[in-house]
Amino acid sequence: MKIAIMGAMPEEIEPLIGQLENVSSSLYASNTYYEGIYKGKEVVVAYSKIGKVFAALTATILIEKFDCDILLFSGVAGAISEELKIGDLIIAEGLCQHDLDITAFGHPYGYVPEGEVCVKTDKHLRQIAKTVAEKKGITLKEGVIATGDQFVADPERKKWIGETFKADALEMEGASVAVVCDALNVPCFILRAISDSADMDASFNFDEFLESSAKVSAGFILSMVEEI
Ligand SMILES: Nc1ncnc2c(CN3C[C@H](CSc4cnccn4)[C@@H](O)C3)c[nH]c12
Repeated sequence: MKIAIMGAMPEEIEPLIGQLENVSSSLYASNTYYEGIYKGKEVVVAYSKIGKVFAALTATILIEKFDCDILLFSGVAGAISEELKIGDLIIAEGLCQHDLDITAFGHPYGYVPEGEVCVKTDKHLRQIAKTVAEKKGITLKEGVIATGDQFVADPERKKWIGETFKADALEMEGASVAVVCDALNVPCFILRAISDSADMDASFNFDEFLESSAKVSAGFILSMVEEI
C-alpha cells in the first residue's frame, strides 16, 4: 500500500516532510516528490502549486508515475458554513467546481456533459477519519467543499457559492484531485483546516493562520496514515 499525501502550497506539506524516514526527493514535471516512510508505511508527499490545473497534474503523477494506491489531501480552506471557525477541520464528502460554467447551454453550474456536479470521496477513508477524530476528541465536520481558480475574499461570491452548491468550505484544488482519483479508481480523501472566512478579511486571516491551520491538517493526516 503506497500512500500519496498532497498539498497545494509548500506550507501545507512542510509539517509532513520532517516526519518521514529515509526521505529521497525527485524532480518530475516541474514538481518535487518526496518519497519516505511514516510509521512503517510507504508515502509520497508533494505540493502541486496553486489551482486546479497544477493539482490535477500532481495527483495524476502521484498515481501514474509513483504508483500510489490512495491519495490523501491536506491543506487549508476558506469557511462558508458559520459553524466553521479558524483552525476547524472539515472533510469533503463531495466536491464541486464553482467556476465551471456552461449554463448558457442550460446546464447547472459546475456541470459538463459526462461529468457530475459533485464528485464523491472515499467512504472508507472518511470513516477512518471519524474514528481517529473520536479517539483524539477532535471535532470533524463533514460536508461539501467547492473548488475554483479564485482566492475568494468577497462575501457576495462566498454566499453565491454556498447557496449554489450547498458548500461548507471553499478552496482551489480539491475537486480536481477528486476527479483525477475518481477517473483512475484511486480512493481519495480531502481534509482541510480553516484559515479564513473567504470574506473582506480573508487575505489577512489567511496570511496569519496559514501555517498554524496547515499544521492542524497535516497532524491529522499523519494520524490517519497510522490507521490505514
Ligand atoms: N478564501 C479562500 N479562497 C480560495 N482558496 C482558499 C484556501 C485554500 N488554498 C490556499 C491558497 C490560496 S491562493 C494564495 C495565493 N498566494 C499566496 C497564498 N495563497 C490556494 O492553494 C487555495 C484558503 N482560503 C481560501
